[in-house]
Amino acid sequence: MVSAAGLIDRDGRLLMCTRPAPKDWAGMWEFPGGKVEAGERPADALVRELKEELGVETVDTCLAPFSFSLDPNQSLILLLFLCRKWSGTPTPQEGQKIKWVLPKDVLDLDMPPLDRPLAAQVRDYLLP
Ligand SMILES: Nc1nc2c([nH]c(=O)n2[C@H]2C[C@H](O)[C@@H](COP(=O)(O)OP(=O)(O)OP(=O)(O)O)O2)c(=O)[nH]1
Repeated sequence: MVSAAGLIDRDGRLLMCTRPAPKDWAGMWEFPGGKVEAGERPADALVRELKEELGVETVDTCLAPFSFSLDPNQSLILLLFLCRKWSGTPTPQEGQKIKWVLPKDVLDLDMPPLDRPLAAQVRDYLLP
Protein backbone atom coordinates (compact mmCIF):
# COMPACT_ATOMS: atom_id res chain seq x y z
CA MET A 1 0.00 0.00 0.00
CA VAL A 2 1.22 3.48 -0.91
CA SER A 3 0.05 6.80 0.53
CA ALA A 4 0.35 9.96 -1.53
CA ALA A 5 -0.68 13.57 -1.11
CA GLY A 6 -2.29 16.20 -3.24
CA LEU A 7 -0.79 19.27 -1.60
CA ILE A 8 -2.95 22.26 -2.52
CA ASP A 9 -1.66 25.80 -2.08
CA ARG A 10 -3.66 28.99 -1.48
CA ASP A 11 -3.93 29.56 -5.24
CA GLY A 12 -5.53 26.13 -5.69
CA ARG A 13 -2.46 24.66 -7.36
CA LEU A 14 -1.22 21.08 -6.87
CA LEU A 15 2.34 20.13 -6.03
CA MET A 16 3.70 17.47 -8.36
CA CYS A 17 7.12 15.80 -8.12
CA THR A 18 9.29 13.74 -10.43
CA ARG A 19 10.35 10.25 -9.44
CA PRO A 20 14.13 10.20 -9.18
CA ALA A 21 16.23 7.49 -10.87
CA PRO A 22 16.62 4.58 -10.34
CA LYS A 23 13.06 4.24 -9.07
CA ASP A 24 10.39 2.75 -11.30
CA TRP A 25 8.60 5.40 -13.40
CA ALA A 26 11.73 7.61 -13.05
CA GLY A 27 11.24 11.09 -14.49
CA MET A 28 7.45 10.90 -14.43
CA TRP A 29 5.36 13.28 -12.35
CA GLU A 30 3.71 11.85 -9.26
CA PHE A 31 2.04 12.84 -6.04
CA PRO A 32 4.57 12.95 -3.17
CA GLY A 33 4.38 9.99 -0.82
CA GLY A 34 5.63 6.44 -0.49
CA LYS A 35 5.12 2.95 0.82
CA VAL A 36 3.27 2.32 4.04
CA GLU A 37 5.53 0.29 6.32
CA ALA A 38 4.38 -2.76 8.27
CA GLY A 39 2.34 -1.69 11.27
CA GLU A 40 2.15 1.92 10.10
CA ARG A 41 -1.09 3.81 9.56
CA PRO A 42 -1.47 5.18 6.02
CA ALA A 43 -1.78 8.79 7.20
CA ASP A 44 1.24 8.43 9.50
CA ALA A 45 3.26 7.04 6.59
CA LEU A 46 2.34 10.09 4.56
CA VAL A 47 3.29 12.51 7.34
CA ARG A 48 6.67 10.72 7.45
CA GLU A 49 7.15 10.71 3.66
CA LEU A 50 6.28 14.40 3.27
CA LYS A 51 8.95 15.24 5.83
CA GLU A 52 11.53 12.92 4.20
CA GLU A 53 10.84 13.94 0.58
CA LEU A 54 9.92 17.60 0.86
CA GLY A 55 10.91 18.76 4.35
CA VAL A 56 7.35 19.82 5.19
CA GLU A 57 5.51 19.01 8.39
CA THR A 58 1.86 18.21 8.68
CA VAL A 59 -0.38 16.10 10.90
CA ASP A 60 -2.81 13.33 10.10
CA THR A 61 -5.83 15.53 10.82
CA CYS A 62 -4.76 17.74 7.89
CA LEU A 63 -4.83 14.75 5.50
CA ALA A 64 -8.28 14.21 4.00
CA PRO A 65 -8.84 10.81 2.35
CA PHE A 66 -9.85 11.58 -1.23
CA SER A 67 -9.60 8.59 -3.54
CA PHE A 68 -7.56 5.52 -4.41
CA SER A 69 -6.21 3.72 -7.43
CA LEU A 70 -5.49 0.01 -8.04
CA ASP A 71 -3.13 -1.65 -10.49
CA PRO A 72 -4.63 -4.36 -12.75
CA ASN A 73 -3.53 -7.15 -10.38
CA GLN A 74 -4.88 -5.22 -7.44
CA SER A 75 -1.50 -5.80 -5.80
CA LEU A 76 -0.75 -2.10 -5.38
CA ILE A 77 -3.18 0.28 -3.72
CA LEU A 78 -2.39 3.97 -4.09
CA LEU A 79 -4.25 6.04 -1.49
CA LEU A 80 -4.57 9.72 -2.27
CA PHE A 81 -5.11 12.23 0.51
CA LEU A 82 -5.60 15.97 0.02
CA CYS A 83 -3.72 18.40 2.23
CA ARG A 84 -4.06 22.18 2.47
CA LYS A 85 -2.19 22.80 5.72
CA TRP A 86 1.48 22.14 6.39
CA SER A 87 4.47 24.05 7.70
CA GLY A 88 7.66 24.72 5.81
CA THR A 89 8.27 25.30 2.13
CA PRO A 90 8.32 22.14 0.02
CA THR A 91 11.95 21.59 -0.91
CA PRO A 92 13.21 18.50 -2.76
CA GLN A 93 15.19 16.30 -0.36
CA GLU A 94 15.83 13.36 -2.69
CA GLY A 95 16.93 14.88 -6.00
CA GLN A 96 13.42 15.10 -7.41
CA LYS A 97 12.03 18.09 -9.33
CA ILE A 98 8.88 19.71 -7.99
CA LYS A 99 6.38 22.15 -9.43
CA TRP A 100 3.05 23.75 -8.62
CA VAL A 101 0.51 22.96 -11.31
CA LEU A 102 -2.88 24.47 -12.03
CA PRO A 103 -5.57 21.77 -11.90
CA LYS A 104 -6.50 22.39 -15.55
CA ASP A 105 -2.92 21.54 -16.60
CA VAL A 106 -2.24 18.50 -14.43
CA LEU A 107 -3.19 15.89 -17.05
CA ASP A 108 -0.63 17.38 -19.46
CA LEU A 109 2.10 15.84 -17.29
CA ASP A 110 3.63 12.47 -18.02
CA MET A 111 2.64 10.38 -15.02
CA PRO A 112 2.45 6.74 -13.93
CA PRO A 113 -0.78 5.00 -14.96
CA LEU A 114 -2.26 4.81 -11.48
CA ASP A 115 -1.91 8.58 -11.13
CA ARG A 116 -3.88 9.62 -14.19
CA PRO A 117 -7.37 8.78 -12.90
CA LEU A 118 -6.51 10.32 -9.54
CA ALA A 119 -5.20 13.48 -11.17
CA ALA A 120 -8.40 13.73 -13.23
CA GLN A 121 -10.51 13.43 -10.08
CA VAL A 122 -8.50 16.08 -8.24
CA ARG A 123 -8.70 18.39 -11.25
CA ASP A 124 -12.49 18.03 -11.42
CA TYR A 125 -12.77 18.54 -7.66
CA LEU A 126 -10.66 21.73 -7.71
CA LEU A 127 -11.93 23.34 -10.90
CA PRO A 128 -14.68 25.88 -10.34
N1 LIG B 1 4.82 7.99 -4.00
C1 LIG B 1 4.11 7.64 -5.07
N2 LIG B 1 4.22 6.40 -5.57
C2 LIG B 1 3.49 6.11 -6.66
C3 LIG B 1 2.66 7.07 -7.27
N3 LIG B 1 2.06 6.50 -8.36
C4 LIG B 1 2.50 5.22 -8.43
O1 LIG B 1 2.19 4.38 -9.26
N4 LIG B 1 3.37 4.99 -7.38
C5 LIG B 1 4.00 3.69 -7.16
C6 LIG B 1 5.45 3.66 -7.52
C7 LIG B 1 6.01 2.65 -6.57
O2 LIG B 1 5.79 1.35 -7.12
C8 LIG B 1 5.15 2.80 -5.33
C9 LIG B 1 5.70 3.74 -4.28
O3 LIG B 1 7.03 3.70 -4.28
P1 LIG B 1 8.01 4.84 -3.74
O4 LIG B 1 9.31 4.55 -4.38
O5 LIG B 1 7.45 6.21 -3.94
O6 LIG B 1 7.96 4.56 -2.22
P2 LIG B 1 9.14 4.75 -1.16
O7 LIG B 1 9.64 6.15 -1.26
O8 LIG B 1 8.58 4.27 0.15
O9 LIG B 1 10.18 3.73 -1.77
P3 LIG B 1 11.57 3.17 -1.36
O10 LIG B 1 12.52 3.85 -2.28
O11 LIG B 1 11.77 3.48 0.10
O12 LIG B 1 11.41 1.71 -1.66
O13 LIG B 1 3.92 3.37 -5.78
C10 LIG B 1 2.56 8.37 -6.73
O14 LIG B 1 1.83 9.26 -7.20
N5 LIG B 1 3.31 8.63 -5.62
